[in-house]
Amino acid sequence: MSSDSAVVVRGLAKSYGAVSAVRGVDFDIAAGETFALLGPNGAGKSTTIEILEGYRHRTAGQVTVLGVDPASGGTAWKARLGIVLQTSAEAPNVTVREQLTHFARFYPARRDVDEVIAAVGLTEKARTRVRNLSGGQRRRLDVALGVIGRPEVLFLDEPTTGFDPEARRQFWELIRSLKREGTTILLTTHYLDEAAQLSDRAAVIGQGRLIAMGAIDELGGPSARIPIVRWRDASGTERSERTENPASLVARLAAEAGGEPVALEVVRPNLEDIYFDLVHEANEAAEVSR
Ligand SMILES: Nc1ncnc2c1ncn2[C@@H]1O[C@H](COP(=O)(O)OP(=O)(O)OP(=O)(O)O)[C@@H](O)[C@H]1O
Repeated sequence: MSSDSAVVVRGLAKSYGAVSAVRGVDFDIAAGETFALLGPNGAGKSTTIEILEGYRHRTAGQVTVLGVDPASGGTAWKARLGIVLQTSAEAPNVTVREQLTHFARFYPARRDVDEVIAAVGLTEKARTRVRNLSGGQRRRLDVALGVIGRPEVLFLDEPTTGFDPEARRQFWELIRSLKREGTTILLTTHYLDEAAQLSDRAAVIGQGRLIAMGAIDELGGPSARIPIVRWRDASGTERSERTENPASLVARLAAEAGGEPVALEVVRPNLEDIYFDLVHEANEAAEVSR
């Protein structure tokens, strides 16, 4: 186990009765790294993250967060973590500022409450009772509560669900500033553009198993990134070819067509395309082995 890893996960497994939610997962997150855990609904992401937070007990495997086993982490360890769970547990009758001021007291290295309120775009709602916030505004408060203690490790479980596009961009800026301060971040999200924007590395998990892991611009390997050229041939049939040298292929097609090929497109697979390929391949492999 590397000593500069903030999070170490080895052979992690979790069953809920007959349901095997996590089936032997291994990964490390280096200090200061942003790591995205991606996967379809029910893949085991929240289960994994909640075990790391100390909210769930594992069935098997070894886990450390900041060198501590979450199953036995005490108050001092918890004060070094920031947690944004999928479900929020705010007090409905207090105001945004009251709630943050209350929670800030638990943390020795707390941030300034008004700065955090501004960073999540809730300044105009600082005196509003939590029950009167919209869904997206509550989610922003969840994020504010997660960062108020200046955590060394921040867990974000689908943090931007319900955010409007501007709030999501604002959240990205907040995360980038936390990264610059050296915060280690574990993020789950179904927004693959968000994962691509924020993460250094990502793991794709499906049916409780790791399908792929790597740097965000290397996930799936080089073959997953080969550009696709699409066009219609002389008979009007849709054609496509994957090639490392799209310019040469386009030049050849143009020469053959005696001009611009019909419906020509050069597509470079993005993270979402690569993710779909990985998940479909894993599903097919699982079907075959059944
Ligand atoms: N408390 C529980 N009791 C029984 N089964 C559970 C429990 N929590 C989760 N599961 C099951 O474990 C599996 C993994 O769930 P988990 O919530 O970890 O998935 P996820 O990847 O976070 O999904 P999502 O993207 O929908 O949040 C699912 O099949 C789910 O039904």
